[in-house]
Amino acid sequence: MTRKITPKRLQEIADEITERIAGESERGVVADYIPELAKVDLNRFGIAILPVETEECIVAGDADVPFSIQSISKVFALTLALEKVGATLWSRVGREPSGDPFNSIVQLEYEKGIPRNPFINPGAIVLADVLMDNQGPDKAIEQILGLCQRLANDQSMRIDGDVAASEMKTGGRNRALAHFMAAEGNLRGDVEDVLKIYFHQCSIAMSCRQLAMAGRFLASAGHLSGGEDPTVTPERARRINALMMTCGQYDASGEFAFRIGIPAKSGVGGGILGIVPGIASVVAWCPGLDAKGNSLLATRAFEELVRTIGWSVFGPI
Ligand SMILES: NC(=O)CC[C@H](N)C(=O)O
Repeated sequence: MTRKITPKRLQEIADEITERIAGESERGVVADYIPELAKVDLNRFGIAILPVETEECIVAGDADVPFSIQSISKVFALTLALEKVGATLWSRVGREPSGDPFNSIVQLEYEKGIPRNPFINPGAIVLADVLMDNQGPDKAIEQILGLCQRLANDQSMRIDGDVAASEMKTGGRNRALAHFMAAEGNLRGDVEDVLKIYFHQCSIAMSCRQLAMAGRFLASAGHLSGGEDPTVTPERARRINALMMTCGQYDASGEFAFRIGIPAKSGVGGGILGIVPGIASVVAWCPGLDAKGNSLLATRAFEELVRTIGWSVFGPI
């Protein structure tokens, strides 16, 4: 896949997609199990495309409006956890798709408190526990936010305190997952402290433009622009991409690979970060979700984009 395309053409495509999405009447449903997320306007849509070789981000629609990145934060938490403990991480969390919803409890009992992968909720709760070790929750939260700020080269991004409070209050399922893993010996820190990290990382607010920038290291074999030190090795970037491809959309990961064919990570805030290895990072955001908790129209936007340009890791379209 070596399809290069001019910024002008990319802009036209982004504008066309934005216009088409605006005309869609079926827009999915907001994640109302987190009450603060239910307040977001279903008509929002933004897209940002950031080619690896330029500083120029192609944007359309609400690409500069911050939204709750939710589970997309698991990509950054995984990057930090791997940096901290390396391959030993894999004794506490697996690398297989779960085929179950992101907050499912049932599989965790069969598999003795070892989550299938780092992108379902229990997997990310283990990552939070790893990050908390030796430093406590507040430092770990700072570290995750700090990585996002550094990658996006933007110190202005913040955690949305109202979303975090909303998650703390209504996070019964996540509490159940965390306590079960603690009972199985796969959570070492205090459960409420671990969940504090998890809820706060999910509540980081970023715009499509900021998130495309923050995710670009995965499209460029771990390298940052401007000659800074690489964030991760090329091998690690490839492996994070592999996990995004196989597990990034939970029990719709197979369908996403089938329809779109690039590594991607979704969040219940309606965002999707997609990686076109060697070519670009792309973010689309539209708050309404489908039945599996992935943005209905951001997925559609990705489908149109890759179909128009031929960006699939599985071969030309
Ligand atoms: N898929 C998601 O984005 C889920 C994240 C959300 N904070 C939760 O724990 O339920």
